[in-house]
Amino acid sequence: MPKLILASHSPRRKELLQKLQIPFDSISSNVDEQLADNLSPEDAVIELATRKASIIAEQYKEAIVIGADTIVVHNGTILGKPKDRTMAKETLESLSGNEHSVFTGVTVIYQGKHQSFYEKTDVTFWELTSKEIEQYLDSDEPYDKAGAYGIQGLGSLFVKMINGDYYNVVGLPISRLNRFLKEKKLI
Ligand SMILES: Cc1cn([C@H]2C[C@H](O)[C@@H](COP(=O)(O)OP(=O)(O)OP(=O)(O)O)O2)c(=O)[nH]c1=O
Repeated sequence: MPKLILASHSPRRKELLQKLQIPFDSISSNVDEQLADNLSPEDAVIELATRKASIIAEQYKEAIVIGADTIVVHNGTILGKPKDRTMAKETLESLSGNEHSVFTGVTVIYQGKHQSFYEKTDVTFWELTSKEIEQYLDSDEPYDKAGAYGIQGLGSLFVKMINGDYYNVVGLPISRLNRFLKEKKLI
């Protein structure tokens, strides 16, 4: 079997990919995450997942390379990782008491061929108090995560309801990816 590479520095994605029980390397790529304004969420996550996978695939031409990207979408606005505390606060205030969608795009590159899919999960937050938000902003959790929260951590306390794959919110829709790789006879 060709070498499997996860084009990511995310410890969460690494942990999830380990569920396949196949050896892989995880190699991070620095990509420009700037997007054109008019992209749909689906196209945006696939575009970024493809950029991440492409950089690594150019260096490891024999490998199967997997890239992923996660965004939060609320009221038609794409919310990536917050740049600072103010932005994280604004994001959490907008998500409070509302439903948003989490999109993760995945691109797999093998022998120059790009294949992608995306998964969407809807998440509803309880109404959050300003104290809850401020306490959360004091932790280091919001700052490296799309939508300024981590469902797997203290952010779990904000979640009233979820519809879709939980692991898609954490950053890698592992059950869909497993099926996808098997269907394409890549694993
Ligand atoms: C909504 C949400 C996001 N996230 C994370 C998943 C992603 O790692 C991150 C979004 O940023 P991404 O740009 O998708 O990924 P990344 O920079 O962390 O890693 P990579 O090296 O693969 O580019 O937000 C959670 O961990 N929990 C959550 O509940």
